[in-house]
Amino acid sequence: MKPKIFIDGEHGTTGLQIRQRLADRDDLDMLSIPEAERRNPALRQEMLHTADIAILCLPDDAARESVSMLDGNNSTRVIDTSTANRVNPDWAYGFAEMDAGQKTKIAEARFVANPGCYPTGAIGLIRPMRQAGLLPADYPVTVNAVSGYTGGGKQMIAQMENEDAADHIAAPHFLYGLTLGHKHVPELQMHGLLDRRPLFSPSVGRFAQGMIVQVPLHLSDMTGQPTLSDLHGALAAHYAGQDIVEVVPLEKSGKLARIDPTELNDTDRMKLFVFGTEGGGQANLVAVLDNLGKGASGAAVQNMDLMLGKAA
Ligand SMILES: NC(=O)C1=CN([C@@H]2O[C@H](COP(=O)(O)OP(=O)(O)OC[C@H]3O[C@@H](n4cnc5c(N)ncnc54)[C@H](OP(=O)(O)O)[C@@H]3O)[C@@H](O)[C@H]2O)C=CC1
Ligand SMILES: CC(=O)N[C@@H](CCC(=O)OP(=O)(O)O)C(=O)O
Repeated sequence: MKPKIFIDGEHGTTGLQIRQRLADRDDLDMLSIPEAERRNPALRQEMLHTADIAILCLPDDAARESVSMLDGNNSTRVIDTSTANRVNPDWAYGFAEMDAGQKTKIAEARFVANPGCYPTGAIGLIRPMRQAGLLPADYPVTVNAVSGYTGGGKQMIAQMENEDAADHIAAPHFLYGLTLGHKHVPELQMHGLLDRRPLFSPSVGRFAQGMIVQVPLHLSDMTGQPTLSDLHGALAAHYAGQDIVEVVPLEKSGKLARIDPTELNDTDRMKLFVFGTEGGGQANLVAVLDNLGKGASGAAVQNMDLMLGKAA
C-alpha cells in the first residue's frame, strides 16, 4: 500500500511548493481538501487521522490545533513547517545535515519540526564551528540576513506585489525584526549550541525567493585564533559525504566579487562560503539558499522521504 500524505495548508505558499515537488510521485497516495474547504476543521481532522504522514503548512496556532486534533491517535506522523515545535525536546529537528545522527533521528521520529529558513543558514554555519571547538559558546554571535518576500507567505506576497493594497510595501529592501525578538532566535540559539542569545537582524528584498544569511566573526575572539582555512576545514569536514550542503572551496570564493541571493532558486540545496583575507583577523561566514527550497518545502519533502525510508 502506498503511504498516505496529507498537506494541511496545501493551498498556501509552502504547501503549494510541496505539492509541486510531489506532483510526479506515483509512490505516494496524496490526500487533499478542496481550496474552498481549507479551513473546515472536520475535514482537516478526518484527513489528519487518515494520513500516514501529515505535513503542516500553517501558521503556528493552526499547526498547534492540527496536532491537538490528533489527540488519541498513535499512528499519524507529523512534519510541522511552522515555528511551533522547533525547540520542543519531544520533536526531532528536521535539519538532516545538522549532525551525523540527525537523519536517523528524523527517520525514526513520529514528530518532526522543519527548521526556519534563516536558521537553516545560520545553524548550518554556526554549529560546525561550535562542534569543531572553534567558537566559544558565549561568543557574541550576530546574524544578518536578507530573504525574498515569499518568506512572509501569502500576506507579504500580496503586500509586495499589489500596489493597490492598503498595506502595500513600496520599499526595494527593508529591515524588520527591529526589537531583536524575531521568532527564529530561540531555535537559532538552541540548535546553534550557543549559551548567549544571538543578535539576529533580518531583512526582505524586492525579489520573490532566495536568501543570504551572514555570520561575521572576529577570529581573535575565537578559540585558538583560527585561520580562514581552519574555518573552511571545519565546514568541509562537517558536510563531507552528502550533496545537499555544498562548502565552496576557498580558492573559488576568494575570486568572487558578489553573492546573489537567488543563485539556488528552485533547488533544495544550500551553499556555504568563508570570506575574508587570510591574516586579516576577520571572517564572514555566508549561506545561500532558496527560502522555499532547503528553507521550507524542499526540507519537508526530504524529511518525509527519510521518514518513509525512501532517502539515504
Ligand atoms: N514561506 C516561507 O518561506 C516559509 C514558511 N514557513 C512556515 O510555513 C508555514 C506556512 O507558511 P506559508 O506557506 O508561507 O503561509 P501562507 O500564508 O502562504 O499559507 C498558509 C496557509 O494556511 C492556511 N490557513 C491559515 N490558517 C488556517 C487554519 N486555521 N486552518 C486551516 N488552514 C489555515 C491559509 O489559508 P488562508 O488563505 O485562508 O489564510 C493558507 O492557505 C508557516 O508556519 C511558516 O512560518 C517555514 C519556512 C519558510
Ligand atoms: C521574509 C519573512 O517574513 N520571513 C519569515 C520567516 C520565514 C520562515 O522561515 O518561516 P517560519 O515562520 O516557519 O519560521 C519571518 O521573518 O517571519
